[in-house]
Amino acid sequence: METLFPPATANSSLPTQSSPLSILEAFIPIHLSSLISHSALDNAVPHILTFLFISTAAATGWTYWYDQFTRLLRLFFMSTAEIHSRDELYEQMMAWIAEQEFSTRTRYFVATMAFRSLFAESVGESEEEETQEPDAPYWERNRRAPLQFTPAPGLHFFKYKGKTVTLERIANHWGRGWFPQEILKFSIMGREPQLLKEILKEAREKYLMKDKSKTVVHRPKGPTEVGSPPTWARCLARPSRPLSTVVLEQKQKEMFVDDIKDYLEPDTQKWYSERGIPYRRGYLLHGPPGTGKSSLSFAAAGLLGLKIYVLSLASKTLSDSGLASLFDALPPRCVVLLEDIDTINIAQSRKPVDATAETAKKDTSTEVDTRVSLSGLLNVIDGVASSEGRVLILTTNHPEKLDAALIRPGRVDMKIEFKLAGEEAIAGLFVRMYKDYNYSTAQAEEEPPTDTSGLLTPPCTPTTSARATTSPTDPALIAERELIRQRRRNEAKRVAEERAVKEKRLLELVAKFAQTMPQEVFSPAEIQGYLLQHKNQPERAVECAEKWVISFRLALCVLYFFIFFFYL
Ligand SMILES: Nc1ncnc2c1ncn2[C@@H]1O[C@H](COP(=O)(O)OP(=O)(O)OP(=O)(O)O)[C@@H](O)[C@H]1O
Repeated sequence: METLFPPATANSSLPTQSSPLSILEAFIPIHLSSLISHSALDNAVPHILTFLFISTAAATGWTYWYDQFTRLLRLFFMSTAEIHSRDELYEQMMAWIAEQEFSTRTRYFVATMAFRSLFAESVGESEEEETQEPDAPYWERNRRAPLQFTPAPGLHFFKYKGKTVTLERIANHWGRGWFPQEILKFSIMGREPQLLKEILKEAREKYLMKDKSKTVVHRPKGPTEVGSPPTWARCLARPSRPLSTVVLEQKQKEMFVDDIKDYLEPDTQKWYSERGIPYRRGYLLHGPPGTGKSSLSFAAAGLLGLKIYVLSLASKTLSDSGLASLFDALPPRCVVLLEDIDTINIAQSRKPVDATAETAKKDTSTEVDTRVSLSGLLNVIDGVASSEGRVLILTTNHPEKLDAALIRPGRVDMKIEFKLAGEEAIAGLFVRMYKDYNYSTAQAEEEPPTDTSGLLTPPCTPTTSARATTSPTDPALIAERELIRQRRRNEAKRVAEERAVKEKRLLELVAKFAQTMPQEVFSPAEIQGYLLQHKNQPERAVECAEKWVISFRLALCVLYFFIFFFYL
């Protein structure tokens, strides 16, 4: 019987090792010889190989010449602005692009959570949360978080002030750095780049206007690629906290803010350099937890219009090199808030070995295995990246644990102690919480009553209404106006009286509350927590204060009791 595909040994015309078919088979993982007749294949293979070779060469040549052509076109006939994703401007440009009409029209786009929330370290800290109702459940807030659309990587065209602009979005671009990044290229025809600068300026201004009267907070973001250094991520922009809401001795607050203001004055840097003093300023805020150290830092940053970069040295993922790269990436003028600098390794690393061991024994419960060393921290405080108007604020709950080198003058220029709430602080917290209580009454005075009759329209206002053209000597009109004026006077008087009564009542309640609360036992954060339980009920807050103090003390006794038995 004749076999359709005879064995290899039976036919001398089968492809040998070097035949075109065997070469083709090396590229195509199918045993072609078993499928196609040998003579036909032998004839076709050289053509197929030639075709593959030519098409590959053509594709490579096209890419090369296209690149050369566009490069030359850009060089001689176009103006181009390039923005790299590691630059702060990239974020601003992307926000601007997302708002443009062409972004909504494009059919191939990248969908993300609203652009600023992309940079949030966690959903819980996203900017959108700030603008949403705080009481809404988590899933509801997530559901309402806006999406944003930007054109996908590739070439896009749009019109700006009547001119065609090309936007090229290049993803995963390997430049000179170690890690790929995204690049945006804006190009226009012509050798005058003014229009591109206008686009950049507009995007920047729009973006920054959103931050007006807000404090922009940055926190470190873990490396996006393995081995890459951590970077700063914009977490949120919250309305600036008025300094008056931080309960602290007025003198201390003023001293702190005035010192920073003076440091940031344009002439100060020159003054420092003329005297050979490193231009930097450090502050140490110390005291028990929840006494307002971070709050004061945020309020000062908001008041001075500076961005704040918050970093906890207790982070286990932070190393000396990570800390150095974070400091390298800081903008020239900003506030850097370093929290928890009493972390064991940092605080004790310069102390004698046995003393360290002794302390470590005592503090085993609170020990944190941080990878930032004291020398690493001192390097960044003193290093090149530390200059240029940066305000360094260190906070700690245990100033006694700090190495003297860390807080010597030159590194720490001012120390502010925060204490548990005394009488004044307790009263201040109460007033802050309830000063606007029944605000609607006070508002009535500021807003004049609605002019339903139209009689309050200023006489000079051009109007065609019959009333306005009526002669002011009309006795009926005069009487009516007088009546309205009288009503307004009465209303203002009533509101003022009501306000006086309210203020008196508030003062009574404040005095009662301050008497009930023990002095310097609770932190402002604890008192605030209690008052929040009675958000709109000042009377109730005063009534229940005593019970709360007793239950708090009872809970504390129980805790000590258990600790005592545990150690026995
Ligand atoms: N002095 C204060 N004046 C007004 N509010 C305060 C004060 N202290 C604490 N609070 C309130 O308590 C909360 C915690 O305050 P904050 O984070 O500033 O304390 P902290 O001293 O930095 O705490 P920690 O040492 O634990 O970091 C905030 O909501 C803040 O409003």
